[in-house]
Amino acid sequence: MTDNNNNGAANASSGDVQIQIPAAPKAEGAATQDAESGSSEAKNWRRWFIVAVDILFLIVGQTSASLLGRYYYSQGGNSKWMSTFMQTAGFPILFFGLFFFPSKSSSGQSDESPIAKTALVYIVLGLIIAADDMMYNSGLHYLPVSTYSLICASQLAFSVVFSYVLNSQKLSGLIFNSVILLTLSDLLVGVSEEPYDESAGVSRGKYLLGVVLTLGASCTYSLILSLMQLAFENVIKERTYSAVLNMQIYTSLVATFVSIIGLFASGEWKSLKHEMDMFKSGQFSYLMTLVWSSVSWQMASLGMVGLIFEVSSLFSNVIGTSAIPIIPFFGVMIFHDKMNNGVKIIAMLVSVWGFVSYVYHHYLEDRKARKASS
Ligand SMILES: Nc1nc2[nH]cnc2c(=O)[nH]1
Repeated sequence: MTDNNNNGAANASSGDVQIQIPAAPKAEGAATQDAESGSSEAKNWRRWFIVAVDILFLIVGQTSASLLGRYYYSQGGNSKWMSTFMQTAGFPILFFGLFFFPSKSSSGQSDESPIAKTALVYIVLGLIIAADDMMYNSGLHYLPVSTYSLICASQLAFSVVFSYVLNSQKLSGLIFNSVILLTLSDLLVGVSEEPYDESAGVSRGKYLLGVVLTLGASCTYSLILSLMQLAFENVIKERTYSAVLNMQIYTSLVATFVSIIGLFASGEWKSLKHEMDMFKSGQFSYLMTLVWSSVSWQMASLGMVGLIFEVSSLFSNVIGTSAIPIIPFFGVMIFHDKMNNGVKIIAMLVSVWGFVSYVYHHYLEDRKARKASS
């Protein structure tokens, strides 16, 4: 699988799995240099396997996190900063991952990352992630789900622009086809949701604020993905999977710190005890919702960062976006939402079409690169 200039290759050594990406941006098809070695087929399969696991993590994590977030609000949860906190606070569980994928940077090889620059990358990205999470949660707070989903559909368009400008992403007809279909499918999700309930009591000012924040979150999220790809290519020199874990751990650490400051500075922390006591399904359910929501967000983010590392920021966003139409189906089952004349099914089918179009683009690129290297 190749995507633009960030071509990864799985490298199996002494039983563990390492993902390799070239230190500097290379032309399309550079990953196939690996194919020159005898074990290229095995490496290729191994890499496909890791990409598949990342996709699974992103889809399962994103779907469960979204549903748990909705459950939190439906049961009486009301804190925007708590929602923001949950999106990153589960990062300590990723330290277990470092046992399986340890950093190899003490070998004295030339692939050691410059510590100061790497730390700066983690801090800057962590701050932007905190801002994005806050805008993302505020949007959901102020807007009806339908309007929110419609605005979130702009995310992929932002991603095309950022990945073209920052990551020199090559844009093919199939990619445009995929982006248009996935955006259309998200728009269909938006129109299939319940229309705005005037009685919800959100003022016009807050409604407009919600629109601006949601648009800001869509733009910022796409920027984060492209900046991460840029950082992997230019600053983080480590070529093992621990680079993915470290990126996720340290950016989450910074973002969690910011959300704790937000919780205290906004005074929202004072209402948390009351929120827990008044949670409709009980205190234990409240704690479990927070815990599993945090775990789900970590799972989703790990898949998201893994896909950026192994393929590209645009690919990562395409996978995340193509999974959005799955969420309303669970909404029908769990929250007894309406099916709305099959619009949700059409959204799902359009999304699958968009996804297949993108994967087919990769298949063609991969084949072209293999031919060129043989
Ligand atoms: N803006 C935005 N923020 C996120 N944080 C986690 N997922 C998302 C997403 O899809 N969009």
